[in-house]
Amino acid sequence: MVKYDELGCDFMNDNIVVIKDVYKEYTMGEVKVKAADGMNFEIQRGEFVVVLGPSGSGKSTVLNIIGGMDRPTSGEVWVDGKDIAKYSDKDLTIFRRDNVGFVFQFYNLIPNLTAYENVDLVTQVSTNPLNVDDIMSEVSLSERKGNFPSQLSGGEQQRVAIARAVVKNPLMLLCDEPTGALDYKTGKLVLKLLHDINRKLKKTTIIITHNAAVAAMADRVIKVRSGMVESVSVNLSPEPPERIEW
Ligand SMILES: Nc1ncnc2c1ncn2[C@@H]1O[C@H](COP(=O)(O)OP(=O)(O)OP(=O)(O)O)[C@@H](O)[C@H]1O
Repeated sequence: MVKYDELGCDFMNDNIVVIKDVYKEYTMGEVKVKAADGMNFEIQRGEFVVVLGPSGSGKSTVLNIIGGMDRPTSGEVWVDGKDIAKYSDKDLTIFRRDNVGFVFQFYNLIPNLTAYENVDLVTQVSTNPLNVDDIMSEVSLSERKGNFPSQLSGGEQQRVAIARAVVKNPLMLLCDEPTGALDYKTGKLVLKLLHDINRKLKKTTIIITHNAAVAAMADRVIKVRSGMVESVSVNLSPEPPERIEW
């Protein structure tokens, strides 16, 4: 791994995300929590990025800010050349709809729709969706597309959730602990799927995890601690997901 500082800023020639002096403070009664305490980093277009850090370090906070689900208290949040920190609520809704595919630890599928229908639903509110059958095949669920979520395993449900995030043809995929509820083997398959999609469809992908071993497959690793960026490393020869053990 090469430390970002050692590469110098010239390396950053195609940034899709630039986080500049981002602070996020939550007030709970008398107590103020600094969830982001002056974060700075960049992400290049097409990268597979892993955000690592202990519980409560601000990982979800910064991912939600990049995805337009939350706003910083102060700072700049450049996504694809626009500072979304300045967006109105309405602009942020359109930004999320058109640009961001979210994958969470829990799949949040609609229980009374089939796998296919859960994915297809998104295409009805997307400006430039991909073909649903192609994406169901991409996540190896063509045979199970008529099943309801309760008739699918956890790994299969997460694959539906990934298909739902991808089918809208977003600018980037944001994944918050996507393997958190899965066993080792299934978790690895889901990571491999996300990595394959990143490489094949060239979707910038940002994954939050507690699992430091996952860093080996990333192009860029952002370590977060106490609301601050502890380090950024660029990995010029990432490991294939199937070679990663933990
Ligand atoms: N809506 C909120 N209101 C108040 N405090 C919050 C809120 N969201 C997050 N926090 C606090 O901000 C800090 C950072 O939280 P965040 O969820 O970003 O951490 P995290 O690194 O993603 O943690 P985990 O790995 O446990 O999910 C924590 O102290 C958390 O309690």
